[in-house]
Amino acid sequence: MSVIYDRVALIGLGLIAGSMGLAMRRDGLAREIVGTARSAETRDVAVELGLCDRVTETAAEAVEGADLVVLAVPVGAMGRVAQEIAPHLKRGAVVTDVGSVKRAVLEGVGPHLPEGVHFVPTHPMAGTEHSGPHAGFAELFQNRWCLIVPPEGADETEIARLERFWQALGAHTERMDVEHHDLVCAVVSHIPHLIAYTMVGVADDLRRVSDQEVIKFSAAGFRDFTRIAASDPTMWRDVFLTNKEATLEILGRFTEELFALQRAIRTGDGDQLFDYFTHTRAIRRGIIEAGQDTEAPDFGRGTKQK
Ligand SMILES: NC(=O)c1ccc[n+]([C@@H]2O[C@H](COP(=O)([O-])OP(=O)(O)OC[C@H]3O[C@@H](n4cnc5c(N)ncnc54)[C@H](O)[C@@H]3O)[C@@H](O)[C@H]2O)c1
Ligand SMILES: O=C(O)C(=O)C[C@]1(C(=O)O)C=C[C@@H](O)C=C1
Repeated sequence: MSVIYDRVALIGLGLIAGSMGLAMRRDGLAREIVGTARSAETRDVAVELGLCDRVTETAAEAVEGADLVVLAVPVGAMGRVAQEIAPHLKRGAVVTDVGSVKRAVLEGVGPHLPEGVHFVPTHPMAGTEHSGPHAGFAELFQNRWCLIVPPEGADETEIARLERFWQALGAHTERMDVEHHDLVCAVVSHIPHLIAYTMVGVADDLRRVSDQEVIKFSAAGFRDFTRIAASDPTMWRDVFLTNKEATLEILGRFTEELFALQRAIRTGDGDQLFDYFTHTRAIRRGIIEAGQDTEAPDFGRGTKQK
């Protein structure tokens, strides 16, 4: 593949940025990748693992002369990082982010960026429960979706170039409006994580999780819950703090359904339970028949299994 951006700056060197760096280097998508992270240890590991070509101590230094700047820090830190790098951005540079929430990033980052810099937020729908520089792997985005959320008036040429870049990393891309993005992600990602955190918390409350036998004999469903509930606490705290409206809306609907099922169990309404489960099974089968199950293969790093 050929070079898409001459110099790329990765701000934050964890799972997502690390995976981008490895995939970019594998396929020669950038002439130079500069990385930065707050701790010297992370920066050293990043160079050792080949996530980038060189590192800098500060984000301000990393973005000097960069054609693409990728903000890959927790959503709650994006605004502060944008403020720090703003005076150092090259005119014509593209700034993107990989945050799990988009309204908060648009509002937190956009106002800091100077005239002549293009801002195009993106969100790869790919990840694992692992974080930090060791967690990255080049195949993470293979056959996964990356949502592109351009602000109104964003430069079409630069949006298309960034789409080409994500496609070169292995992803399918789809453009989405910011409100729709945050609602869709609340349904397919944020509330499922909250449910997993809660379920593991409940089991722990009953002193079942720490019992090795229960873990050993637990079916795949609960084991998947414990995997998801091991995800990074800072990242997920920020997701819920910044996607309040959509997550509360979906959580409200979820609890209504849960109460309806609770009532059916209490009153012994087998028909209601049967009909509900039949309906949800049809949804899953419909997804598979439509060929929409783009689940990436498990690369042995704990990606979600069905
Ligand atoms: N993990 C996932 O499954 C996943 C998937 C898609 C998108 N995302 C999003 O990608 C972004 C990065 O997630 P990740 O999984 O790579 O996280 P990570 O924890 O693996 O890496 C985050 C990086 O940001 C740095 N960082 C943390 N707090 C910071 C702060 N206050 N200021 C500056 N740097 C800071 C960390 O040191 C680390 O280098 C997040 O916004 C997250 O919402 C994550
Ligand atoms: O596969 C996982 O472990 C993930 O949690 C990845 C996942 C998801 O919920 O699907 C998590 C957060 C994101 O913003 C995007 C993807």
